[in-house]
Amino acid sequence: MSKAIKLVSQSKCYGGFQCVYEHESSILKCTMKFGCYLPPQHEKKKNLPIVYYLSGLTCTEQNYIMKSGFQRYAAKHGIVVINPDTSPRGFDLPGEHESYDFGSGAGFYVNATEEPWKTNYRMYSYVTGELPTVVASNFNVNVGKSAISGHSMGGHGALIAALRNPGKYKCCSVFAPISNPSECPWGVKAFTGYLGENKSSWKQYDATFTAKEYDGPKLEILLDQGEDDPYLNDKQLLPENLANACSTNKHINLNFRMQPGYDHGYFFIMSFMEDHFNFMAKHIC
Ligand SMILES: N[C@@H](CCC(=O)N[C@@H](CSC=O)C(=O)NCC(=O)O)C(=O)O
Repeated sequence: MSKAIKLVSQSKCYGGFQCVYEHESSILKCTMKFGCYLPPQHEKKKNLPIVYYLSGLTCTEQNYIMKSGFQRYAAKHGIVVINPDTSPRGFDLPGEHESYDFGSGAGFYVNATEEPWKTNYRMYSYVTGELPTVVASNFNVNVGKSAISGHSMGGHGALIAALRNPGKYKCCSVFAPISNPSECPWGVKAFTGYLGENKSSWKQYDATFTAKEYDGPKLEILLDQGEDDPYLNDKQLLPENLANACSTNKHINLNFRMQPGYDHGYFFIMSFMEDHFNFMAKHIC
């Protein structure tokens, strides 16, 4: 596996640098971009903590960089923040670009087993395996101090990454995550396409199922959900199912906060970003 990365852009931000890098992914078999915020402490300090952030449907690495305002809090706490793209890029598989909730921009953080997706759509292994190795080889980070965060489809990705890899991420912060994908229209469409009709193979990628089985070190999860989120009313998110599963597992502490008046967008995310960085900093700084 090549660990080489190439700088695509760099802008000074809160005393640090908001960068975008690209690299050749051997897992996805394509060139991938990821955002990398290097806080001011990066110049002098080694072993910085890391936050991974996974975005939602239709996003590239740019949405979080441009809309969330996270850099202010990453600079304050001295955290390196890595945010990958949401799917493999550069292909033209049949139907890949036809809908916003499947194919490009909608990799769903699973390893596909179905044709024609299974060769490239392996975002679970990319996010939890290849990307952390690339990051560890290129930046002054302490991989033992990692947290994972995400929004919507990316909240689902963050939850399954944390729940399936006990101890790898010290905590998990999620905004309006797709919490029980096997039971919602977005998840059923994606899992049928990427994983096939056999629902037993879906469970490993469903936070509500994996939360019941988790028995690693105590996992702290902060979940914010807007009460006026249209996708909550459409039953795409189902956070109450995750909350029920976590309530039966003494190895998980879920802080589930309903936020009156907020919807699903980045104004909601930016409103609680400081809380999420304070929460993650407690576990990794
Ligand atoms: N129908 C919409 C759906 C796109 C959308 O709302 N995407 C969200 C994530 S939803 C779950 O993963 C998002 O983060 N959008 C990017 C943004 O900058 O707001 C559409 O395609 O219009």
